[in-house]
Amino acid sequence: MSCYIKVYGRVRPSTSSNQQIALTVVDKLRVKVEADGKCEKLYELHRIFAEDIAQEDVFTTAAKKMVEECTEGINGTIFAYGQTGSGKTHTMLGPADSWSDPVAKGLIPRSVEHLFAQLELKAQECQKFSFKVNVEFVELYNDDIFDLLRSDSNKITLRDTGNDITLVGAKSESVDNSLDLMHVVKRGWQSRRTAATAMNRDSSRSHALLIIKVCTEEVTGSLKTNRSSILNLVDLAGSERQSHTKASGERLKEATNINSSLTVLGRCIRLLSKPATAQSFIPYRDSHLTHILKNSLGGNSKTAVIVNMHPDRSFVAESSSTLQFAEACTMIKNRVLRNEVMSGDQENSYKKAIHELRQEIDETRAKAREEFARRLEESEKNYHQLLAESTALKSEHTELRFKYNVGLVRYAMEAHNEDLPMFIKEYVMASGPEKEIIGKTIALELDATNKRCQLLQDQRDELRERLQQSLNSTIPMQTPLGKQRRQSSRPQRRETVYKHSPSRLAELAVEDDQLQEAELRVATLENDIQVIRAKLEKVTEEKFKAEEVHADVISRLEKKLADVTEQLINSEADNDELVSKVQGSKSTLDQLLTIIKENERSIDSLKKDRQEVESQLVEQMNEMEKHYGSQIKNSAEQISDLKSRLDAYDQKIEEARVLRLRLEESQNKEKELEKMIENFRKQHDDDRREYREDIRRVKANMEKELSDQQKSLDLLQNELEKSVRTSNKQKSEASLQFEVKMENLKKMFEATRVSEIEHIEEDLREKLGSMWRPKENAYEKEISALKKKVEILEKARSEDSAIINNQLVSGKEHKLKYVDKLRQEAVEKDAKIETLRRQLDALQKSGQGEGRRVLRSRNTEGN
Ligand SMILES: Nc1ncnc2c1ncn2[C@@H]1O[C@H](COP(=O)(O)OP(=O)(O)OP(=O)(O)O)[C@@H](O)[C@H]1O
Repeated sequence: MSCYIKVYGRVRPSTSSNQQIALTVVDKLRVKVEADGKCEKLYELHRIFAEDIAQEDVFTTAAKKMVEECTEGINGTIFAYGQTGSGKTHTMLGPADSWSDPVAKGLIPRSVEHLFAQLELKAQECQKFSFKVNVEFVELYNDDIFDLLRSDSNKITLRDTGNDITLVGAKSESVDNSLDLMHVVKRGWQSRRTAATAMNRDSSRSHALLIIKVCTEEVTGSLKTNRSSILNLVDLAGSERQSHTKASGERLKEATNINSSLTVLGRCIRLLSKPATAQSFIPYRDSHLTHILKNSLGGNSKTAVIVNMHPDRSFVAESSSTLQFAEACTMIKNRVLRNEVMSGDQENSYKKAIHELRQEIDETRAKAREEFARRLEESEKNYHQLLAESTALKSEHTELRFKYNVGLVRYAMEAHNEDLPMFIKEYVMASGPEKEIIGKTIALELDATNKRCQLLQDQRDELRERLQQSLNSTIPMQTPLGKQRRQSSRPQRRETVYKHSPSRLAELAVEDDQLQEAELRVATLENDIQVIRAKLEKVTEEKFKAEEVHADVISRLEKKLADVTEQLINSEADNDELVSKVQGSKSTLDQLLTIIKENERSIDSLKKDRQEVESQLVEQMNEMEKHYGSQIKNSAEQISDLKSRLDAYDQKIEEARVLRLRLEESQNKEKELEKMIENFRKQHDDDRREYREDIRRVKANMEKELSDQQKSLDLLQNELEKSVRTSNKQKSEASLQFEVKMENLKKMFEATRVSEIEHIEEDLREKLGSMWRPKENAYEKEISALKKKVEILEKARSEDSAIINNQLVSGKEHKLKYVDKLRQEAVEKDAKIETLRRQLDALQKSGQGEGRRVLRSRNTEGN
């Protein structure tokens, strides 16, 4: 698994006023640097911790997961980078003496506590889980490595095995709990080199590296899983330029070294941040710092970098370079592997793992397929639904439009206004201000129609009035009363004309003609009026009807217009809705399309992944088959070989055990024998003492006897010659006897020696033949032989004593001489016994080799 280095920025609280601040936290991801009040630059990291962030939050974001993964066999590294006084130590450890403060303590105490909490939790969850934690603590000072856990200032060397980098000579302390580990850290931290600089009162002059090694063992059924990981927690020395520290002398040398190691670190990071193809050689070995951190930078480790910054304007250059360093770090990819070894029924465990992996792949594939099918189905469903909705809306819209058009046509037909439908049509089609204008035109048109109606009504009324007037003027002639009056007035007038004058009569005749003419005209008029009235009535009726129709049409049209307007509004709304729906559906469709595309892409990538995984799996399987097949074969052979060797070892062990038992037994017996010999020696000494006492007593007795005999010497003087003769005879007999005895003794001694040698030879042969044989038999035999010899010698000595006594009894001077001689012989015999005893002691001590040597010497003696 490859993963990018996580880079977090932390801005410490300012030490100056607001105007002096050049670094502003924009949001959780971005920080802004103002170089000279105008030029601004934004930097984006994985997370920016503002000055008021709690230590707990820093730990949770940057370290918690990594610590947890450490218990799973994944290496982790966290290091704090930044200029002096920017808060690296504050971040890693917390303020001085705050390690047990739940709020102020830094990342190291929190990580240590969390690590053990996790391990103990695992131990509780899994019965067969055990762990081992070891800690090393070193500092890199002037590019030398020193052990912070050892009082002597021995330098440490690095061993690079390619995969691992080990510190040769570093003290590794085993710890059982977080408290112990923190004690170790505390002890080491006190030895770290710090000094006051122009920028920090308590400035770290070295890079401190705390290495926590975690090994776990988990047994599940027949499968044993061993995991190991390393957690590196690094507090780097300040990254500022030398000029800023105002250092000189030793401080300057330190700063130069710090700078050179950090320069190499920067160089490595710059190279690592380039694309893999552009990466040439990474100069890890140019400094101890990068060499130790090799795995953390592009290697097998999850890494987090916390860059610490000072927000003040005076440090803006340092902050900018720190952020550039941070940006480069974000580009680095590490290749993380789980450090895990599975054992037990290895072949089965691999088969099981492969089976599980296959199952996992199948499951993932099935899930992906299901998910894709589900999403596809869903999107298809949505698409069809939207399509149906859109079609329904379209048809509704068409229907409405159709109805509206029908209404417009009807209205146009009924209103005899050819322009109106056009307007309405336009009105319907138009939008915005145009629609308003057309609406106004329609209103004016309607107004004009109303006015025309009004005009028609007015005309009708005028006509009615005129008719009424004309009626009024014609009614007297037409009414029966008028007729009567006219008829009655006619004769009267005629009578009057007849009575009056002929001119009058002529006038009357003219008048009468005129009247007839007028009557004719009236009749015509009446006729006309009748026609007109009928026409009028018809027209009125028609007008009423037309009015009614018109009103009806108008009301209907108004209603329709209202309906249409409403419908229009509705359709507009619907249209809008439809448009929005269409847009929505479009966007949904777009979304769906993008989802589908994404799905397709993810399926493609899944397919690729699957293919990759499958090919990897196949490769792995092939490799495993190749590697493990031969390995398994080899290991099977090795196992059988080992088994046979183990059996042989078992046998040997059994033999050795038996031998050891025998040895123990023989040692016990030896001890017993030694005791016995000691006792024997004591006894012998006692015996010797007794013997000497006896001799002394005998001597005293003899002396007493001698004195007694001296007394009786005179008495015996006569007998002396006789006795001298006798004694001479006895002497010769005694010496003969002594010689015989000595010969016997010698023979016996020789026989004893031969048998002893034989015994020893036999014993040694036995020992040589069977590699081991209880010594006690030989010793017992030796001792019994020696005992016998001692008995013989003692017997001989007692015999000698008896002879001496006899000789003493038999002759004074001669006896005395003889006694002296015998005494001398006895002393010689004692000496011989002593020599033999010494030899015996030497034999006991020297064992087999000595035995051989004694055997040889005796053989040569014998020869
Ligand atoms: N986030 C913070 N909140 C409060 N105080 C801080 C913070 N960061 C740093 N400080 C304070 O600033 C001072 C310097 O911090 P610290 O010693 O951690 O710096 P440093 O980067 O380790 O310096 P050096 O490289 O010289 O060791 C300390 O007194 C520390 O308490």
